[in-house]
Amino acid sequence: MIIKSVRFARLSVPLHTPFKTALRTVSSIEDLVVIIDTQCGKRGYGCAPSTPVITGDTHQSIISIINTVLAPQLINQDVRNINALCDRLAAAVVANSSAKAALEIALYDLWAQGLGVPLYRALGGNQSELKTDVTISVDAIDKMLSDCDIALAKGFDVLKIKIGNDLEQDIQRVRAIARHVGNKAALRLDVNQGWDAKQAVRALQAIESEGIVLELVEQPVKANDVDGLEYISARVQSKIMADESAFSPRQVITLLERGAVDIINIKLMKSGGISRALRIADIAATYERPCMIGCMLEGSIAVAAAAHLAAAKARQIGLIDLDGPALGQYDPVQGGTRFCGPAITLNTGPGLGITGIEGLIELPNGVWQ
Ligand SMILES: C[C@H](N)C(=O)N[C@H](CCC(=O)O)C(=O)O
Ligand SMILES: [Mg+2]
Repeated sequence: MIIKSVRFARLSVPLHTPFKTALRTVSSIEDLVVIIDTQCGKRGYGCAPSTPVITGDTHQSIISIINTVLAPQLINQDVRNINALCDRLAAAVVANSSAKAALEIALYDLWAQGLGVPLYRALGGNQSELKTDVTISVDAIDKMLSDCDIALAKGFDVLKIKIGNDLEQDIQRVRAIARHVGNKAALRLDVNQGWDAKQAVRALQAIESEGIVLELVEQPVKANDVDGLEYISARVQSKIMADESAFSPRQVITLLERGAVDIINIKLMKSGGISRALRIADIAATYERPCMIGCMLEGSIAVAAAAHLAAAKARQIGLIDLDGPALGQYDPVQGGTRFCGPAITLNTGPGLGITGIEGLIELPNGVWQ
């Protein structure tokens, strides 16, 4: 299966409600779709969102690095050499994790198509159903409570609460939501780097002293503040999870070696795709630490690939935050993994199982517009 070309398209899906974190606010899913065609007529799909405040990558930077550096590593190469191709991408340029992820997703889609099985099967998995949490954006308390009600009505029983833009208000938000939701849902907090270490300890000790049980607390401090994560973990009962601090296998080793966090959030857009995500899951397993599979605000092509990975590594990746498609008003992708409320049902067709995508806008000039 020889690679003939790499092309781009854009895909937009409006959200039910704006997605707000301590880092950014967006009102639609904006994916750059990467399409790899082979000489034998097979087509692989990948995609990546623009998340400059997290990865440093924009749609245009992803297109540029693929066109100038990464695609030439793949043209005329055989997809069956998937491991070597992923190593070529990793070695060709540092950083640029979203571009590598988009290409790897399309490569793994093609590789599994070549084997004639869904991607999770090709990766050695045996589980076709997953259940995701859903994100509650940081907002005024009343709005967050009504968003919780909507999520519960859709069947979600794990809520990922975004906070991190004001310490005292954050404590009030968590208190109000915990009271409102009661035992109808488990609560995860995602601070998106919004606190410093002392603030985090103060907030979490206050929350814990009220008997509020949190399933986990994600990225309380700045991405590079490993000392801060270690300081917090030593002083609170809640399990601390690294998100923005954990891009590479090397960073994950440092975090776990130092006991700075309990859990690692794996995202394809941080690891640079499936090959390094697999490596991170194995590293965490070596340290006997669990992983979450997460996503950026991205659509169902990349989220499906993450779901296949999680299904293949179900023993290591037990926590699922793959709600991107659920936050969108509709799913334009046909034939692939199905997202229905908290339920994720992996495709039975080969690879990612994609048979069509509604509303794709081709970008023939390599310009994001
Ligand atoms: C969408 C997912 N549940 C989520 O919350 N991801 C964020 C980052 C998303 C973004 O800003 O695109 C996270 O875990 O920090
Ligand atoms: Mg996060």
